[in-house]
Amino acid sequence: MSLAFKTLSFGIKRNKTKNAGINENTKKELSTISEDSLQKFDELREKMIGRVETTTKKDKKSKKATKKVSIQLLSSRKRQRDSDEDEDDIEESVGDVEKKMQKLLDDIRRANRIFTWGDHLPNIILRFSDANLSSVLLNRLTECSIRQPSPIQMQSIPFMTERRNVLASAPTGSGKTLAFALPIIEEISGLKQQAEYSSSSFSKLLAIVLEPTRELAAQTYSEFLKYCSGTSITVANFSGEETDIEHADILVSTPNRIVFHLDKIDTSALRWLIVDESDRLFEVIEGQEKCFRNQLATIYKACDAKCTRVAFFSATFSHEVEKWCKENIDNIGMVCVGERNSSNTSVKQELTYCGTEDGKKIAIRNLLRTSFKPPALVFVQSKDRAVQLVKLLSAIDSKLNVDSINSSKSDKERDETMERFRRGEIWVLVCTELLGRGLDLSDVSLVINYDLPTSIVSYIHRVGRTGRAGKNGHAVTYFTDTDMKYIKSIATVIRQSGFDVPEYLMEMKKVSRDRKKEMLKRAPKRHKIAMVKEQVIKRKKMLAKAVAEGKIKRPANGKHPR
Ligand SMILES: Nc1ncnc2c1ncn2[C@@H]1O[C@H](COP(=O)(O)OP(=O)(O)OP(=O)(O)O)[C@@H](O)[C@H]1O
Repeated sequence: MSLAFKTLSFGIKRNKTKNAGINENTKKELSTISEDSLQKFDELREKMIGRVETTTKKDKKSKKATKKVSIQLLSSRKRQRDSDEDEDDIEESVGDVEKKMQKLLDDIRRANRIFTWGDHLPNIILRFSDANLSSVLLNRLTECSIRQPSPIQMQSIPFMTERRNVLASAPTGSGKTLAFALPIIEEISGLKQQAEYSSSSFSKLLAIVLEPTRELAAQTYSEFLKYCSGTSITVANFSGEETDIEHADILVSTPNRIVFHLDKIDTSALRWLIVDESDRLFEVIEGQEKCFRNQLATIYKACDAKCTRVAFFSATFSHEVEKWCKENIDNIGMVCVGERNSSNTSVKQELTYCGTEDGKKIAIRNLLRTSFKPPALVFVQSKDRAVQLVKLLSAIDSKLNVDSINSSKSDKERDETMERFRRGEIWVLVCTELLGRGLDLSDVSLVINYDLPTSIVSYIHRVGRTGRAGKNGHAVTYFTDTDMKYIKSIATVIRQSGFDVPEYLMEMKKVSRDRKKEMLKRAPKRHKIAMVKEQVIKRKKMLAKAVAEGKIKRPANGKHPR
């Protein structure tokens, strides 16, 4: 086994300056807005207010406008200018200030790699207070040490505040949840303060948030609860029969539960339908009636109130979702932060060649024995392999607190395991694709792709479980000779994020479209990691049956070869 094993690690930074400070694990701001820019912005805004007030004093007709002077004045780039000759001077200076402000905001947008498409794009916000959030919400953000909006929040909050449909994509761990939660909470608390909404006859559902897994729904629900405290908003997580949907303002759920209970859900006043992990919820599984895409279509059709807006969020950008949105949704605003479909650059990414499946066992043993600081997530391609790897790791080190989570466990078991992992009682959590997306386990310092992910989308989400909220992380991906034919696309993503991969991997043949599809349907066949008890019993029974039927002979020593 050891002879066959050859490990090569790659991941040395190519460009030290690009990702400088990768080792200091301090929480950073997620956006780049210098104090200078903020100050300049404030000065220009003050000037702008002064100019507009002077203009409006001269124009009796537009007196009311002074009251509304705020950053929103700048939200439309194509403002109508007054042609009155007498006011040319002032108008010009208002125009100059506006231009300067626009340039400053565009520079900040560029520095934060915020790309937008659509008509009449609203400007970014530089502070949460620019979004007219209530003091309750602003205080809550401060209590949670969230000071400055992240790039996705800078752009999607104004989009949603203007009640635009949105298609948004931004790296893993960059604050997409708050990017949609804050404007929803603000809008709903505003509505509930209005008399017509606060009357009990109008307690209708106002927002639905869709998540692909129970775990993610539970996490998003907790996030809403945290930020709704101090308001009269009620949030429900549709995970059990006892959920009180009748009195919920916001409902967080997986699509299947909504579809199942659709007849009980009143969507006639729905303001927002949020499709989180949108590319996942657009996935079609041939021959499967209950695939996400069909469920989403059913829900979308049911949410047809005039006041309903839709927002799609994900860390990975799907051309299919984009095409569908352009064809089916009016007045959509699109925002993409950073390069499309790229991995999080605060995660140090390594590719480790292990030769064979046995090589992977040695590699993980070495890794966990040397530089490992818990907690870690280890991804494998199937639930059987998750159970097998737990057995192997427990045998390597009996003191290593290791467990697995996968879809074969009951809901209760899954919840308990997640809770133990969050509490730090489990150091190494072996999991399948189930935990690949969205989960914000902020202290995960290491992700190991024990089995190669079957797509770059899966790779990006898996490694994104570490390096969240501006922290640094570390991801190691093992590959064997069997994986060689699939490795190029993942190697390319790693290289694009600024990490070294050997040249020969880049020179490998491109993975064909058919092979990619095949990979998505079926991961490569691999040797077992370890025999678990049930498998040993099953094997014994099979052998006994074969001996009884005379298909094989009982060996002289009574033991069959393993
Ligand atoms: N403006 C901010 N400043 C600092 N931290 C933030 C900010 N916004 C959100 N966070 C924190 O960042 C972490 C990651 O946020 P979130 O889970 O929303 O990421 P995400 O972009 O949805 O990631 P994924 O694509 O993996 O689902 C959370 O712990 C959240 O509290």
